[in-house]
Amino acid sequence: MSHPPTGSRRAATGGGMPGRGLTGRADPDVLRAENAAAPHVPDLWKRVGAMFIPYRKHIALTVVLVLATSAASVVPPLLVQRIFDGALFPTDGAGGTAPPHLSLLTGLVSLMIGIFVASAGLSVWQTWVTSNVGNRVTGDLRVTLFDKLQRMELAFFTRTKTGVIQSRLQNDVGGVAGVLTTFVSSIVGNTATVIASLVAMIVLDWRLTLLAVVLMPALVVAQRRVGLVRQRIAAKTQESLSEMTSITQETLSVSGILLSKVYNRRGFESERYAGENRTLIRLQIQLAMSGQWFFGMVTVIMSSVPAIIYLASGLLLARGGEAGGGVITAGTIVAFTTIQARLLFPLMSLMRVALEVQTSRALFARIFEYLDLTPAISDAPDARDASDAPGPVGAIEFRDVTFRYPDASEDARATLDGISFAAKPGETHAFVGPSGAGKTTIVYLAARLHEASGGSVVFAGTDVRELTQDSVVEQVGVVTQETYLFHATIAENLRYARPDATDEDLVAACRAANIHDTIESFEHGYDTAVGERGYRLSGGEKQRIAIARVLLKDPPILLLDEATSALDTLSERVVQEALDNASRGRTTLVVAHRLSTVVDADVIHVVAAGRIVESGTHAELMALAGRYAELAAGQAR
Ligand SMILES: Nc1ncnc2c1ncn2[C@@H]1O[C@H](COP(=O)(O)OP(=O)(O)OP(=O)(O)O)[C@@H](O)[C@H]1O
Repeated sequence: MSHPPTGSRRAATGGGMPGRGLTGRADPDVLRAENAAAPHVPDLWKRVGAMFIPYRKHIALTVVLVLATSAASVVPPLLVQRIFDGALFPTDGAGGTAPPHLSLLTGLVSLMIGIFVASAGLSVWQTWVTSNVGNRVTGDLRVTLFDKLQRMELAFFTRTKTGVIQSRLQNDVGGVAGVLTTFVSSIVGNTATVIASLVAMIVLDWRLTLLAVVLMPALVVAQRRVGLVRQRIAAKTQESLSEMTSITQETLSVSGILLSKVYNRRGFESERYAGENRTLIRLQIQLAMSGQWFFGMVTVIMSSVPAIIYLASGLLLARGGEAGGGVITAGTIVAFTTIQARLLFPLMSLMRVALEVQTSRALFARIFEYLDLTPAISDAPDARDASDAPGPVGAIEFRDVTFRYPDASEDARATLDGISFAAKPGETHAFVGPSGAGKTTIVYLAARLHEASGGSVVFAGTDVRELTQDSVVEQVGVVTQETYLFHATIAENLRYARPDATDEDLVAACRAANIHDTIESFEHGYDTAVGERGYRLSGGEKQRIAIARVLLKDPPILLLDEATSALDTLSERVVQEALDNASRGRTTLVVAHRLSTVVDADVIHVVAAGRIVESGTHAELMALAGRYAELAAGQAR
């Protein structure tokens, strides 16, 4: 799957999950995605390997421990041969059987038990090291992905379902955790045991060894095929898990449950969930079953080998026992079949690990696909700090700015077209006009939350593309249309703007935003938990807390998007006063529907269909008797 610069098509379509849209109709894009295999990521295993580089010392220790444990595991069967042939049933030199050699027997048995104890100790140590490495690598991956997602531009989040993003972090990273934790030790350990066992078998009798391994190449080929099938099922399973997370996240959030309740759609939502759940169950059963026949076949073959060995040994003994090889003794046969039986477990484990690794390719591919997304907005290599820009702090200018949302259709008109204005430090510029005209978009462009498609946004005399994003945002305070509060206390929400703010700072900001008395009237005051997304508070209270939060940040530039829309007339006046005070000495860009709130603005811009059609003071625009006067007349009625 190819990915466009700002994210995959799947991300753009909200995950492209198998399933149905909200209407219950099958989405063709979704169905196409259901049949798609995991995205192709070049050098995937090299990149997975690179994640282990910081832990190379631990890996080296793991390898040593695993090799020691594996080597120790093949010694006991070799001792068995010595016990049988040298201690239990020694020959007397004349071809007869001598009495058991008790001192040798005691020595060998003690050695055997000692090896078991040492192996157990080594194995505990090795588990500790590997689980440390595996979990840390998984943790690093999770944090890197989280950090990457935070760097993505706003538009990425508006076009991708939150649940889909969450699912990559939780289900996909969680899904590879097992492989990352066990694969070094499993591969090294089992490979070492297999090799050691094979060497021991060859030492015992090469002819029997040949017989025992003759079917191995066929098994390896079969295993690869099973792996590919599992990879495809795993990719679909992750897609389905992702859809499940999306449904949960959408439906069981405060807004989602409210919507579902007021439209009486509980049954529909449950069916949507149950439908996806059926898909998931089907895929999980398919995944669990894929390879079972293969492993069944391997078990039959490997379990039959001892019987075949007895048969072959019998045939060789019947032919004189020495043809082309050494003497086959009872001890040799017992030791050989013991080692061969011990070969079964590591060999099966190795095949299972190989299969898991192959399956996990689909998950790694999904993770790397997100890690490889390129944020549409990022710092230029030589980007400067906004505070070092040559122009005055707080100056904002739009020079012939055009903008089109990335997912807007090609033939649609540009969202913004030829926007130009210059706000000097301390000035208030208001944007008014019909809904959907592009006012909010202008304000977001000023903070570089979107990137201009044409023209330039100039910040302190410098094109924002030449400044670091962090330093631009540092100088800007934004109050958005919809207030977002974390599920935390009021004080914690306020301190998000300035973690080191004192209690007095909080009170001062809240007084200025006309919310202090309301907060004080709550039983727990500033320690009141606001509930999920602030649902514990009324719309007006939330908005005033958002204003207090931005006042606490105290930035030179304020961007207000209908900041007073949820307030009653009295509060609006008091908050307006607070905002007027707050915007004194700061550049303020304000989006307003009610013209009464912006009559005092230095410049009012009337925006219509993505263009500024009139600009001037209230008096000038009224005198013009154009669009503004029309809007004013409409609101006066
Ligand atoms: N993320 C987005 N992707 C695509 N189109 C968008 C996106 N956000 C907004 N738009 C579109 O861009 C246009 C301008 O939106 P904007 O929110 O700037 O309008 P507005 O003037 O602030 O409207 P309102 O007064 O109703 O808030 C609208 O037609 C809207 O549908």
